[in-house]
Amino acid sequence: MANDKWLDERMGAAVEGESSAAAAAVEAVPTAEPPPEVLLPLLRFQKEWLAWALAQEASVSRGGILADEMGMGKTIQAIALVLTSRRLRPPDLHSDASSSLSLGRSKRPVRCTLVICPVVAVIQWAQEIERHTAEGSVRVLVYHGGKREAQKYDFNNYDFVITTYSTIEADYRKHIMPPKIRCDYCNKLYYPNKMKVHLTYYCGPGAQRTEKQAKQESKKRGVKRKRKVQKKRNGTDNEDFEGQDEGSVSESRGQSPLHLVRWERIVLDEAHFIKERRCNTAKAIFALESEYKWALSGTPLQNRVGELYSLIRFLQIFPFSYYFCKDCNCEILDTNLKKQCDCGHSSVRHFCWWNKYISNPIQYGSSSSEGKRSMVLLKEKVLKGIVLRRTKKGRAADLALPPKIVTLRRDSFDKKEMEFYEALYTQSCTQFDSYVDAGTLMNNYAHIFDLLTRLRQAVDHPYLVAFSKTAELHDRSKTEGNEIMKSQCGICHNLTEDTVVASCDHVFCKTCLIDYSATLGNVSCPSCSIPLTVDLTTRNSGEKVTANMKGGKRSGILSRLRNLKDFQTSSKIDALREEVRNMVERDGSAKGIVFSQFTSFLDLIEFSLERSGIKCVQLNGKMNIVEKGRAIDTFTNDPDCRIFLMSLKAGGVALNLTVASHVFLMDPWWNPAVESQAQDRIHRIGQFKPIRSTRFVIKDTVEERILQLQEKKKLVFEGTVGDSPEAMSKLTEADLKFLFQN
Ligand SMILES: Nc1ncnc2c1ncn2[C@@H]1O[C@H](COP(=O)(O)OP(=O)(O)OP(=O)(O)O)[C@@H](O)[C@H]1O
Repeated sequence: MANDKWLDERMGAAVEGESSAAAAAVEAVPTAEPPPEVLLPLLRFQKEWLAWALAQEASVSRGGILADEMGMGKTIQAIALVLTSRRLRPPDLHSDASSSLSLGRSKRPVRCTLVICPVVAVIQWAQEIERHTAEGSVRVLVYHGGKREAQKYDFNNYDFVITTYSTIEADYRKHIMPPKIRCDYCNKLYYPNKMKVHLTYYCGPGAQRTEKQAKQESKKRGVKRKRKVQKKRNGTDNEDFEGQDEGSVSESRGQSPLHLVRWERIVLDEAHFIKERRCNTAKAIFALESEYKWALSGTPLQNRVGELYSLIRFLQIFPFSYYFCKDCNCEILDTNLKKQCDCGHSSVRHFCWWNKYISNPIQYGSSSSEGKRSMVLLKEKVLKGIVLRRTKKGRAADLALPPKIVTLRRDSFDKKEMEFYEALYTQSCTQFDSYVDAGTLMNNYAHIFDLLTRLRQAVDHPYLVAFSKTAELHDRSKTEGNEIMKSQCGICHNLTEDTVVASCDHVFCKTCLIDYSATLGNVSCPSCSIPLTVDLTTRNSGEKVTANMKGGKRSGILSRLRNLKDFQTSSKIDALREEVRNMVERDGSAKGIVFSQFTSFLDLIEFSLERSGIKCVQLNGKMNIVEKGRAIDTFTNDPDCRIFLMSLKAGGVALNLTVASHVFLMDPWWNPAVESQAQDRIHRIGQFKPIRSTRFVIKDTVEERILQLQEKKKLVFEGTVGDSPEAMSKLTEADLKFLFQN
């Protein structure tokens, strides 16, 4: 019975509205004590984690997902696990275990935990270790920056190696993926294995073929491949299959120091960063090896259930992340069947457990009950054994956090704004209808997304549309080449943050692109509609171009306004100013964080607030790790600095900003988890003031529809990772299909 309660707790049953009876049940949950070198006294639920995590590491799962709500101390819990395990498992035991588990792989085992986190969290991880562990008891290496490889570190000399998602991805790209080559005919970049297909069918002399011929060719290739499989089965041909995936070459080409060793443990902080399983960051992380694996995230599911697969795949949980052969007993982990499965049966004879039992029934099931059955399977069978989630409400007694008041502030446009918005809306509707009439709606998702972005910007401030860079850049690019265009994200229309370049040469913020494709599924480029392939190799040039845009932050949109004296605010800015005034009136020392998805809007807000004598500091994705640290420092330590203007993408996760007690969310995002992450930068352990979070929307605009979509996504989260089975029943079949699209 006690065990059942423990399981319930692990799945977050003791969450929303935990009764005193349930609280009593918590007493039965086992706890473990951290070693003396952890100086911070752990709270009860943190000790429960420790007991659970040690048991998980000793089980077949060898890890799991810690999905506690934001701000409950996942970092210190992970640190406590590492240090406890260091005490419990002497080095020789570890090396025995690693050799028995290394499955014949040749990677050198290292007794060290690799922590992978967003750039903004690196300093915080290092500080948490420094502050809360005995001096000199823990050895930490921050593996980041241009000279990292030249240092030739021996990771065995450290307890923690802290690095970032972008470092892992960059190392993987540099060392493991083959370099792209340029097509002589169209001048575009392709991976070598894709180039052959490109030249055969779409470019150069080969492009003369008709579609029919191309199909016949492809059929023949199928026959050839079958013959190869047969030969391989007979042992007469040892060649690899054609068209192998880039990831598959890792074993032979890998020189990335992080990929060359077998870690004792990998901890993914803000693990939802790999929610898009096909992105290079996810691939780079899947290519790492370790004994134990942990994913930390307060929001492991953001848009759709399919995103959980990335975490399951990272954890390598059997059988959920495996492929099975219909004709024999083989089972393989990687999706790259062509290279790795040597059972001889064709790749189409293999099926992925996740797709068969979870993803496909939800997406293509003939009835909603089929989809719901899969949801139950997901919750009860897949997640129950590997996820531990506690909420602030459920653990209120342990945490003793001050209250959090969330308000949705609905304002109206003034007459001028309304006219501007309506004109844009009518124009957008005409375009939308033309897609419907032509029957090309589904092919124009990208353009529709673009139209929606414009509308959302118009709601914030008409300047964002009227003085957007698009028109200006278009003119300038005629004379200056396409370089300038490269600095504007094709999705959010701001200067790019963490630039990525698509094969069609359009550029985007990396996070915009991931969210965009996660929201819409497999998509075409928002700027030109050709199928979207992202070329991360050209990121550096993107960065350079961004840097060349003189004074990107301040001179951005403000530099395009002819006369700053004529600057006009907007209803949203006015509403914010009123809220900031109220904040200061209530508490003379209060500070607030303002989040927006549009950095140009942050510029307008900054100008407007500073004009009223309110000192602000800004953090956005164009800043490097030092600049970000400096901005956080100013906000934390300068009592006059009242407002932190933060790009939702760059500052919405991982930061501890309990010095502030107010959050202002200027524009709703499609995904409610992103907003929760942002709000919880201040509602966390260490906060002593009551928290106020204000979400701004303008009535009768697209923002109200976004709120409706958010409600649906919240239900999906509650029905899976959270604990609200009835949440699922509120969604229609159409909702499910839309939300769960892979
Ligand atoms: N037992 C404790 N006693 C005092 N402070 C604690 C304790 N545990 C954690 N904290 C503090 O709580 C704050 C929030 O912790 P942390 O950043 O690890 O939260 P988190 O769950 O990782 O949040 P997020 O998901 O937003 O990254 C930190 O300042 C940390 O030092």
